Amino acid sequence: MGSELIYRGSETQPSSDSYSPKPVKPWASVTRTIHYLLREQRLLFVFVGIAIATLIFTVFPTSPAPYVAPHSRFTTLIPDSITYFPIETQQKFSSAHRLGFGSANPTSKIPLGLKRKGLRIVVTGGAGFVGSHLVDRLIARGDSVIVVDNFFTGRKQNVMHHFGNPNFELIRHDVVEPLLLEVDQIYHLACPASPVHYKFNPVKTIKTNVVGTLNMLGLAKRVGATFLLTSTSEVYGDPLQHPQKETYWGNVNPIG
Ligand SMILES: O=C(O)[C@H]1O[C@H](OP(=O)(O)OP(=O)(O)OC[C@H]2O[C@@H](n3ccc(=O)[nH]c3=O)[C@H](O)[C@@H]2O)[C@H](O)[C@@H](O)[C@@H]1O
Repeated sequence: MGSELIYRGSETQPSSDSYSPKPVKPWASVTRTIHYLLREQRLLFVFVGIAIATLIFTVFPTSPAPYVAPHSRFTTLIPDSITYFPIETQQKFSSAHRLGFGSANPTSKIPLGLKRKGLRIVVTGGAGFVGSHLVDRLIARGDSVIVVDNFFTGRKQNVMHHFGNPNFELIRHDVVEPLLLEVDQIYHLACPASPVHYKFNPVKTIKTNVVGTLNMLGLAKRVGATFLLTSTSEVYGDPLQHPQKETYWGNVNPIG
């Protein structure tokens, strides 16, 4: 048996010189792909798919319009597709005119077919004068807003038109105490603003400004949020004009 195997092994073998591999065609994969596409009208189906997608993105160009508060002081054009209120409320406000800053469709800069990602934002002092207007604007833009306020000077009435909106939360909290929230942006407005209020308890005012701001900066650092701190025109020195006009910049140019 062994000798048989040895014998067969010594039979004439094809010499390595006679082997010649097939020549490699450089465009083989490309031509194969083209042939694949041309067969069975596949290319036609691709074009039809593109045409349908283009039609859909043209008819529905942007994401659904965001919630607009009915009593928002920065009124924006309220879309018919509003879903947070009963039909009669929608009809009541659907003819509202746009008066405030910003465009009727704040998502208009988003590329076709892409939905703008709403941000999670905390507004400290959001129940105050400036803060509540900011909250209206952010909600109208489609963001989720958490108002943190101790109601020292702010009022619940300033934000109560957002109650029931899933994009809105109100927390009674003093920023002097730490607070952990998962947010993308922090607007820090919590502070007694007018002299009669900040002189009421100067030590508490300093605590709010220093400890409160440190707490909010710590939160920003911890969750990687961007931070906006509102300050006072006092930082520009004693004004030479009173009341100050928008064109008066004091001792410093606030825009650099
Ligand atoms: O500087 C201005 O031009 C404006 O200043 C204030 O507006 P604002 O800065 O929004 O001050 P507040 O309305 O008093 O709002 C401050 C908010 O911070 C809150 N706050 C204050 C102190 C504190 O320790 N924690 C806290 O959450 C208050 O409750 C309030 O909601 C006046 O109310 C406006 O009339 C004025 O036009």
